[in-house]
Amino acid sequence: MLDVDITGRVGAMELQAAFKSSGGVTSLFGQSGAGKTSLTNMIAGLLTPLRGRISVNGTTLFDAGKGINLSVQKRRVGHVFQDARLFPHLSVKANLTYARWAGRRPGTRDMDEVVDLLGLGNLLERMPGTLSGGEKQRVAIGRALLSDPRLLIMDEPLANLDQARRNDILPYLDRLCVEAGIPILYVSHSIEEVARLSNTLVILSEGTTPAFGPVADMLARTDLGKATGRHEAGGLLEGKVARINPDWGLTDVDIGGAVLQIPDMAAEVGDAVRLRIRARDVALALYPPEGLSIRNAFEATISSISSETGPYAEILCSVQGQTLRARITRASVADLDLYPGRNVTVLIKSVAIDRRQRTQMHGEGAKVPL
Ligand SMILES: Nc1ncnc2c1ncn2[C@@H]1O[C@H](COP(=O)(O)OP(=O)(O)OP(=O)(O)O)[C@@H](O)[C@H]1O
Repeated sequence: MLDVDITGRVGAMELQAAFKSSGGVTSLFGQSGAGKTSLTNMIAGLLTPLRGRISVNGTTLFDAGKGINLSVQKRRVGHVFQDARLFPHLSVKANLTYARWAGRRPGTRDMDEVVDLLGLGNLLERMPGTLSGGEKQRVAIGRALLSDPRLLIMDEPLANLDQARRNDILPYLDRLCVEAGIPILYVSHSIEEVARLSNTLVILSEGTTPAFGPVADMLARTDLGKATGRHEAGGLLEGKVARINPDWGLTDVDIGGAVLQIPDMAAEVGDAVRLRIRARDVALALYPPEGLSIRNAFEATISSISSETGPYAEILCSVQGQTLRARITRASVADLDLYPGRNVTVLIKSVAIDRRQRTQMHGEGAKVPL
């Protein structure tokens, strides 16, 4: 449980942040300059808020009213930065051992477990200078975990990596987020990462936190377009793998009665999965279409239509009790006479759901890469 309610100042910016999260992965999402790093620095004890309180799993790290302000060491917050910041003169193993020594206490996490979790086994004798960016970040995460933190902050750990390296490390992050057993605060301005990894999403915009809540609910909010970015907006659908069609390279996912076909998913029948469907990849029709290449067509009910000006409308549809987001032109809304409560058919191109948009989950809230 992470409970933050603080006011602070960084340069000219006033930071006013208040959110609660019940554990797992909490993502702090906002554009550049929104105050993400400043807020994490206040949680870690590197900056001091003017007012308020911060607690993790019932332990108060900061409470201005009660005069509590734990030192960085006593807060036990593991911090992974954009650049890995490894000790360059120490091997990977020595970097990990050092962290273990620095944070040593009874119950410290097992080194082998961390090495296995992050796939570091064949890197242990290497020097940081010989590692790729993604490998360095995995070592940095391992080092932070071995310091036995009560909270792990990851501040845009993929920001300095190219897309190929990001794709390499994301599966490890997926596993980490499931298995770490400690709350994680994940800072990002990538909606894809946030949708894939988080349980709770906190929006940070111009130094304030206008909204926070379960990630699926937050991604369905059309009033947060400015903060979450319109182009990449989308909703989450959760379901179970129902069938694998190797001949066509397609996987059927049951989303509560309806079947969604997506390309080639390395999953087993029965696996739980989370899919992010971008609003711009969803079309609406008044009737089930015929003679169309789009394979996914579902009955849905419109729950809301955004009333903004401009060429596009954001439409939320209820599909088998889950919320899907569609972006179509306002002209189409008028032509089709769409309104909340109207039944429609939603159309999703299978190819729109690429690898980066999907996660396999094991158990409640647990996520493993595909
Ligand atoms: N030491 C400082 N002195 C003055 N202003 C600062 C300082 N650190 C940050 N700021 C300002 O505070 C604001 C928030 O910065 P912060 O680094 O927290 O944002 P961010 O959301 O992490 O951005 P990014 O995604 O670009 O890292 C920015 O306007 C920044 O210029």
